[in-house]
Amino acid sequence: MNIQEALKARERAYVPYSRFKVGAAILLKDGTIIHGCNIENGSYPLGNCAERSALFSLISQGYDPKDIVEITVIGEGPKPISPCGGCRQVMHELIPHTAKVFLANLNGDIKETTVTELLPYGFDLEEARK
Ligand SMILES: O=c1ccn([C@H]2C[C@H](O)[C@@H](CO)O2)c(=O)[nH]1
Ligand SMILES: [Zn+2]
Repeated sequence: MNIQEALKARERAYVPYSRFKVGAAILLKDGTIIHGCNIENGSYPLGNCAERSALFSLISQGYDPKDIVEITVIGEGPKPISPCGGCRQVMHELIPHTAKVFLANLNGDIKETTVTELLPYGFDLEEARK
C-alpha cells in the first residue's frame, strides 16, 4: 500500500466547504504513482472525490487503467475512509477486480478490500448488453 503517497495527495485537497481532506494514490505495474485529491466547488454537486480524481487523472495522462495494481485512499475519521457509492461504481468499471484496494485513516487503521467487495452486483454496460 502507498500511505505516504496518498497522504501527499491528501495535502492537495481543495475542500473549502467540508474541510474534509481525502487523498488517493494509484500504483501501476511499472511503479508509476498517480495521485488524486478531492476537489469541491461552490456549486456543491460539482465536487469530485479523491478516488475519481485519481482515476480520471490516470486516464487523462494516457495511462491504462488495466495496469492498476492497487489503490490507497486516506481520510480522517475513527475508521478507514469509506468511498461513496458513486466512486464505488467508477472504481468497479475502471479498476481491475484483482487489484488491491487499501482504505485508511490517519490513525494507522487500514482495511484491505477489492472493488467487487465494495460494490457487489455493480453495473457493467458490456455485461448488461450480452
Ligand atoms: O472516499 C471518499 C469520501 C469522501 N470524499 C470527499 C467528498 C467531499 O469532498 C468530502 C466529504 O464531504 O470528502 C472523498 O473524496 N472520498
Ligand atoms: Zn466518492
